[in-house]
Amino acid sequence: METKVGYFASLEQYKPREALEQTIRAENVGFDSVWADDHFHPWYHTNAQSAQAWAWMGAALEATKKVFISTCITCPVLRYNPAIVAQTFATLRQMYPGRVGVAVGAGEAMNEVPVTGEWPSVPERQDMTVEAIGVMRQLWGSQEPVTFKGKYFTLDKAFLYTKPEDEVPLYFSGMGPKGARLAGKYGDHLMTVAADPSVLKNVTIPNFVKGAADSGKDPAKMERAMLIWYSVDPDYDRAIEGLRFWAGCLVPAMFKYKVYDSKEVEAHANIVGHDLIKENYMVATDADELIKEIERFKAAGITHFCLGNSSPDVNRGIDVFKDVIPAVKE
Ligand SMILES: C[C@H](OP(=O)(O)OC[C@@H](O)[C@@H](O)[C@@H](O)CN1c2cc(O)ccc2Cc2c1[nH]c(=O)[nH]c2=O)C(=O)N[C@@H](CCC(=O)N[C@@H](CCC(=O)O)C(=O)O)C(=O)O
Ligand SMILES: CCCCCC(=O)CC
Repeated sequence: METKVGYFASLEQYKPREALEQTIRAENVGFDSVWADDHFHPWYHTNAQSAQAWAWMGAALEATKKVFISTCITCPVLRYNPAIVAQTFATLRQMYPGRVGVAVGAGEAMNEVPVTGEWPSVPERQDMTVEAIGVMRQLWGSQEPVTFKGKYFTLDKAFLYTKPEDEVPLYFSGMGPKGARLAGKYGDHLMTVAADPSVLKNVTIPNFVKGAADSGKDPAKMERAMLIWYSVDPDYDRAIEGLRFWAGCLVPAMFKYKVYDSKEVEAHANIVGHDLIKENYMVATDADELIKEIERFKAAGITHFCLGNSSPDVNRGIDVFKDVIPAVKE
């Protein structure tokens, strides 16, 4: 499968118009795809943003010509109703054929708790996500009104009047082994977050492949997409510090406990050391170093990269891909 190189235009880190300018630049540089985080509260507090992803996607699709654009990722089970997620992405894909995707996953406390007060366990949210996908697919696929009474969601003669020519490609996020298996079983493609390449190769991807086999799909035709942040700068230490905004994602407590106040996330992020940032994200002084980093994950089986630009000079972090993209697609 050909390697695809995507740009993660962060709506938590940049103002929506800045993310739009980055998107236009990324398309001109040759990125295959653009991905937007779908958040209510951000992973950092100081100078953070948190624009609504679907509103932004409409503007981004209109401002670009051909690049594929998806969320990364939308949680369709608590603050959003899955029928409305289905309607939104069907609308966008009808307007921009072939260019729209949606990635789904079991959610994060910082997006769901502030506006619903609810935070079920991981297994329950995974179960809800599977049912939500069923709701979305029924609405996308049905030529008749749909009535459905599930454990979590209900449809009563619900019909989507605005549909695309073809179904919206659905990336399913699996970070743990069970999540990856569900991604194979219920998603069109895997979405995951950067981990040790040996974990991706020996745990995440094999579980994804098993899940695809469970539902009779050919895993060779399914992408393995991964979000990873990078920072490029001639000054290596400055490049590392550029990634501070995302250091909270490296603190396991953020996933285990119900943390939803961005100031609290930031307090954890600020005590993460440079070693941990270097080990988990891509830090580079030039294109060659970035190419080497990407190759490590290609060797582990990743086929689609969603690259979050946290470089001190954002435009440098995009333009360097004029050299990186042709090299990693070879
Ligand atoms: C927590 C793991 O669950 P998993 O289903 O694998 O992954 C969850 C993620 O997909 C979501 O949190 C997702 O919403 C995060 N996310 C995101 C994900 C991604 O791949 C790329 C980009 C993004 C950006 C983004 C996200 N979310 C948003 O809302 N918005 C965004 O923009 C996991 O580890 N699962 C394990 C099982 C863990 C488990 O069950 N643990 C037990 C407790 C165990 C203990 O106490 O030690 C429990 O909680 O009961 C698995 O194997 O699946
Ligand atoms: C390990 C981090 C996963 C969550 C990423 C996220 O929500 C930021 C876009």
